[in-house]
Amino acid sequence: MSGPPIATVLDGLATTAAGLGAGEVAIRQRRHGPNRLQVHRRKPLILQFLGRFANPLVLILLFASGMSAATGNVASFVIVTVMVVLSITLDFVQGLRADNAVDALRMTVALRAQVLRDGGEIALPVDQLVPGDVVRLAAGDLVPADCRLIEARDLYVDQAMLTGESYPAEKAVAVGAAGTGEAVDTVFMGTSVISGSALVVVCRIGDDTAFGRLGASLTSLPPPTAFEIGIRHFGYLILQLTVFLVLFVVVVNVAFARPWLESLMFALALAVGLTPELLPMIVTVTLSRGAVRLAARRVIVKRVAAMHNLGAMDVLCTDKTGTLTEARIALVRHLDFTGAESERVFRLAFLNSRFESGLKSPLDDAILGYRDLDVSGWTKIDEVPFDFERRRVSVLVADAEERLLVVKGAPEDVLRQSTTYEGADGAILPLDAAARATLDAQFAALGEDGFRVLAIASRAMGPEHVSAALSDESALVFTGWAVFLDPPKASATAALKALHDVGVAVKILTGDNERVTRHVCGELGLPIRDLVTGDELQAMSEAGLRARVGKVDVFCRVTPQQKERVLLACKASGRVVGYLGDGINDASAIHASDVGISVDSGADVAKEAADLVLLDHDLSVIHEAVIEGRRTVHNVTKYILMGSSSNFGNMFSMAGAALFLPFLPMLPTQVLLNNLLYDASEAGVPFDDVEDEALRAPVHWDLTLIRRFMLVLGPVSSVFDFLTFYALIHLFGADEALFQTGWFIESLATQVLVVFVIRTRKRPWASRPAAILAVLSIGAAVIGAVLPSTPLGPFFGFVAPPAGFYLFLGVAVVSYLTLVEVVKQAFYRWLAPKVTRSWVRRR
Ligand SMILES: Nc1ncnc2c1ncn2[C@@H]1O[C@H](COP(=O)(O)OP(=O)(O)OP(=O)(O)O)[C@@H](O)[C@H]1O
Ligand SMILES: [Mg+2]
Repeated sequence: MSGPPIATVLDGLATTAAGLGAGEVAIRQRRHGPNRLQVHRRKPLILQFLGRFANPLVLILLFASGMSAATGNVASFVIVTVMVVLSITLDFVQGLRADNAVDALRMTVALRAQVLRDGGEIALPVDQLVPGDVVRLAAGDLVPADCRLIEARDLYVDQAMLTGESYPAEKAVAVGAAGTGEAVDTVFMGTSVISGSALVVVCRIGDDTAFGRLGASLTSLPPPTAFEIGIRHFGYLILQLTVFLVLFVVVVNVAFARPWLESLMFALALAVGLTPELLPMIVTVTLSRGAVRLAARRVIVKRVAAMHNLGAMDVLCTDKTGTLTEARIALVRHLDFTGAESERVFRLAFLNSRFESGLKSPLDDAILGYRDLDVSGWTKIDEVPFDFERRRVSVLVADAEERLLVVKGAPEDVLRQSTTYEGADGAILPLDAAARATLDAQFAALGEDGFRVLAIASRAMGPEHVSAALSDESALVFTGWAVFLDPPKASATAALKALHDVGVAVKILTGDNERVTRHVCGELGLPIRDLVTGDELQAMSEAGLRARVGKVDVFCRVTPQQKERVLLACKASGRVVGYLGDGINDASAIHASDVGISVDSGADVAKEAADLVLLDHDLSVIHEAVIEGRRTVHNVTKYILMGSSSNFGNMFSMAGAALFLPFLPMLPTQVLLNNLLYDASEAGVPFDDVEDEALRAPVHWDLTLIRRFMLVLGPVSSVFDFLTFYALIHLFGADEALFQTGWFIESLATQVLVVFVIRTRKRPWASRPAAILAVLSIGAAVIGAVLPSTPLGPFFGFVAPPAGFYLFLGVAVVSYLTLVEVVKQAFYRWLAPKVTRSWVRRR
C-alpha cells in the first residue's frame, strides 16, 4: 500500500490514553476536514443543474432556436429557452428535494465508532473522527480510518476489499520499532474486524487513507437492479422510436421542400415531446417519498433502488434471534451431568464470558447478567476466539492453583471434542456410549422444551502452557449445561401472517439447532413443510438444493457461508429474495440478497451490506416496507404507461399529419408548451394512491406489458387525433392557426386526462386519484383550453377557437376516455402477459 509510512504521519500526534480533548479535536477537524471520501461528496449544485443541459436533444434544440432567432424569429427562441429552463428546473428541484430527504434519512443510520475523548468513551459518527483519535474496535466493526494498533487481542481483519486476499489477516502491535513494515500493526479503512478486539489510534482519514487514494475504482456502485435495467431498456425503446420519427419528419419535409429550419425544430420538438424526460425525476421522487413514509415507521432506506426489489420480493429469509424471539435472552439454569444446579458450571461459564474478548453474543450478556461473580483471583492468559464454523470459544485462564482452558459452545461441537465428564463429586469419568446417550437425552429434552443450551467444558493445562491454540480444544472434560430462555416475540406471529397474506414466504436460516428452532416455530404457529440442517446442506449438490429450496421453511445449524449459499440457490430458482439479519454471520447473506435488511443495533458489516436498516428490531414493519416498495413500482409504471400510450400516440399522429398537411400540424413552440404542461400534470404521479388489490401480490417490472400496452393504446389515441383533424378542417374550416390551436387543445386534454383511466386496472370511478394528481391534470387541461383565448395566445401563435369547438372537444374527450376504458379492460383480460418471473436481479 502506497503513501507516507504511518509512523511519519503519527509524529506529533500526541495521544494520551484519555483520547483527545475538545479543543484539540476542533483544531484538527478544521485542519483535516471530515473523515469522508471525495467520491461520496456531491458536486456543487450549480454544476449539477448545468449538467442537466448536457442532453444532446436539448442542445440541438437550443442551437436550432438560436439559428431561427438569427433569421428573425426571436419569439420562438425566447419561448424555447424559457420552456427548456422551466422543464429542467422542475425536474432538478423535485429531484434535489427527493435526494436531500433520502440523504438526511441515511445519516440517521450512519456508522458510529467507539471513540475515547476527554477521558470518556462515546459513540461518534465516523465522519467526525480526526487523526489522533483513539478508537476501540471489536468483531463485526468496520475499520473507520487508517489506524495504528495500540493494543490488540487476537485481532483478525478481512482486507479483501483492499488486497483481494480472502483469508483473514492477523494484526498485532509491533514489538520494537524496526522492521515492522506497514501492514502488521496497521488496520485500514474499508476493512472489517472478523474476530478479536483492539485499541487503535487514527492516523489517516478520508481521502488520505489507502482506500481513499484508490479512489472511485473500489467504491464502485452496486450493480443495477432489474427495475433499473428495465427502465433503461424502456429508454432504448423510446430512443429508437424517436430516431425513427424524427428522420421520418425531416425526410417528408425535405421531400415537400418545406422550410428546413422550421421542419428541423418541429422534428426536435417532437423528439422532446416523446422523450420521457421526467422519468428519472418521477423515479427519484417516488422512491424518496416511499423512503420518507417508511422512515415514519422507523425503517431507513439506505439504497433507494432496493425499494423496487422490495416490491417484487416473494421470499424473505431471516435469522431467528431477535427477529422471531425477544432479544432479551436469559440464563435460567446451570446444570451438571446429573441434571442438578451446579455452581461450578456457572463459574466456568462466567469465566469464559467474562474473559472472552471477541464477539460478545447475547448469550454472553445473559451469563454475565445472571449474577455477578468475583473472578479477581483469575487472570486470562489467552483465547481461541469464537467463530461460526466451530461454534465455540475457549479462554485459557489461571488462578493461584490451576490453569484451565474453559470452553463453551454449541453442544454438538463441544461434545465432539470431549472424552470425559465431571461426575457428581468432581470425579472425572470416561464419556462412554452410555454417558453420551444420557447427555444427548438431556440436551434433546431441554431443546424440546424450547431452551437454548450451551455446553461448558474444560481442560487442565500445565503452567508451561502460555498460549491457547485450536488443537488444545480436544480431550475436554464436559462439565455441564448453561440453559437459556429466549422466548418467541409476541408480535412475530401477526407479522409472519401479514407477510404470508401478501405473498411473501418466510424462511428461517439459523445457526441454532433443530429442536429449539422447531419449538420456536411451534409457538409462533409457523408450519414447517421441510427442514434442512447444515450437515445435510453440506452433502447437497447445487442442483439438488435449487430443486428443494422452495419447500424448505427452516435451515438450521447453518454457517454464514451456508446462509449465503441458500440465498443464492433461492435467487437462482427464480425468486426475489430478501434477507434480514443483524450479525457478522449474516453479512454475506445480506449482501447476496436482492433486498438486504439489517437493524441499527446490528454489526457494522451487516448494516453496511444492507439496503434497509430497521431502527427497531421488529419483523412487522417489513410488511409495510414491502407494500411501500410495491406502491413505488406501481406509480413509476403508471407514468410509463401514460407516456408510452397516449403521449406516444400524439407524437405519432403529429408525424403522420406532417405527411398530408400543407403546413406544420403544430408549431415547434406549441409542441414544447404542450409537452411542458403534460410534464407538469405528471409531476403528481409519485404522490398517487395505489389501490389495495394491486398491493396484494409481489409486483414485477414487465417490459412486455408496457410494449403491448403501447401498441394497443397508442393507435387508439391516433384514431382520435385523426378524427380531430377531420373535424377541424371539415367542420370548422380551420386555417393553419386554428388547426394548430384546435389540435393543441384536444391533444393536451386527451393525453392529460387519460391518467384517470390508465392509473388503475379498476373502473376509473372505483379508484380515487390523489388530490394533487387530479388538480394538476385537470389544471393542465384547463390551462391548455383557455390559454389560446387569452392575451398570451397570439404569442404562441394561437387564435381563439369558436364556441362550437369546445362542444366538440367535450364530446371528443368523453368518447376518447370511454374507448380507452373499454380497450383497457379488454387488454388486461386478454392481452396482458401473465405475471412472469423473468426479472430477478443477479449480482
Ligand atoms: N458467545 C458464544 N459462546 C459460545 N457459543 C456460542 C456463542 N454465540 C453463539 N454460540 C453458538 O453458535 C451457534 C450459532 O450462533 P447464533 O445462534 O448466534 O447464530 P445465528 O445464525 O445468528 O442464529 P440466530 O438465527 O438465532 O440469530 C449458537 O447456537 C451457539 O450454539
Ligand atoms: Mg443471529
